[in-house]
Amino acid sequence: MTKQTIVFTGGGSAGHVTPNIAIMDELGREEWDLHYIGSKQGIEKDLISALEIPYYGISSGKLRRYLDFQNVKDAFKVIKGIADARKVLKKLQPKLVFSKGGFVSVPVIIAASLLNIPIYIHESDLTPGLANKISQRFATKIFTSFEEAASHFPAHKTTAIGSPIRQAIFAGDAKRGKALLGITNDQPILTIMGGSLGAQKINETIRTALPELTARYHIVHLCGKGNVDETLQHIPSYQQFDYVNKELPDLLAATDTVITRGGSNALFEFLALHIPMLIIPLTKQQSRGDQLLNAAAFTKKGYAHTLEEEQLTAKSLLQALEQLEEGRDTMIQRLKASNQGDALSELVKQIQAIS
Ligand SMILES: CC(=O)N[C@H]1[C@@H](OP(=O)(O)OP(=O)(O)OC[C@H]2O[C@@H](n3ccc(=O)[nH]c3=O)[C@H](O)[C@@H]2O)O[C@H](CO)[C@@H](O)[C@@H]1O
Repeated sequence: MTKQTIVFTGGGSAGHVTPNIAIMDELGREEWDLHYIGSKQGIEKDLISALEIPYYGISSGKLRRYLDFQNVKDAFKVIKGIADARKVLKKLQPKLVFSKGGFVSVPVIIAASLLNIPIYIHESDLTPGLANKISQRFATKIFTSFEEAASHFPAHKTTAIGSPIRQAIFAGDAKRGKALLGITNDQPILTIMGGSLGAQKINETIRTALPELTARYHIVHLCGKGNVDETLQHIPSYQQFDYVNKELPDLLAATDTVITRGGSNALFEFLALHIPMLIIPLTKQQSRGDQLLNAAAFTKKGYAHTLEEEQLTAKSLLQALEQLEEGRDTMIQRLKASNQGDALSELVKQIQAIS
């Protein structure tokens, strides 16, 4: 059987890469020639190169909504990126380009469109990011994680399919997770995931509240690259990791409660695993407001509580956690009652249908 070629793109943060990895894993390397186009130095480069999937770094500029000198410089980078991507795509002749968004995806989509290559895009957030807003007109099909997001795209080519979650997330084992952490007691585990890029204010607040937190929980703090504080390594019931990869499923299986940013992929993973969550979304100034909307949607459905970063102090954090634990059983019932379907298999079917 001849293999089909597919090119994935997306980057800038893990949220624009991990769903691609989930899909690539499902498609398999026996039937598909998998390739990835990303930026020259984004997180996608490390994540994809570790999988030994051919990676092509292209020139990419940040997309801005306002005009300034940097904007002109970035426009040139995007134009160069289109030329870079065109060269790669012309050589590979893929059946499909699949994009998870992020600014690096735009030149790839434009190049694919110029070469008449079918394009699928997937939007993880409640409202589209700038990259997918630009890309949607070139897309053959558009998929969204949130049902509410579909209305932002042309109805005839859009499906609210859900969030493609990597299979490995469901294969976690609580015993293995506890063994990994060296825990032998029954203390509940609170995992803090500050988004793939970390979260300085959350990290600081957690560390300030450590005496109270460790009295109640065993703390697993995923604090982002470069944010491990060696001076705190000796504190009992407190463990820090910058970023975990293959250990994540076991750690989550052992986790009782999470504190998280409002990145969509993490939220849907916790939903699928039925873990009660306290969301501290990025503010409008830090992001484009997408995390506030993701958090509000999850909170409205009873899957989470939200604590806004402007209100975040050690005291408000402890209060918010207490409230969350009081309503824990109801929240778990809501999480369990939510039937998200199997977006990963559905997406894979849609891709296979093109071959
Ligand atoms: C700063 C920024 O622009 N954030 C955006 C980015 O999220 P960002 O990449 O920060 O976060 P997401 O929650 O969407 O994705 C993080 C992914 O990384 C994984 N993970 C995380 C930590 C770790 O130690 N190990 C690990 O594997 C998570 O399981 C998840 O699959 O894309 C999301 C989806 O478009 C958006 O909602 C966010 O607003």
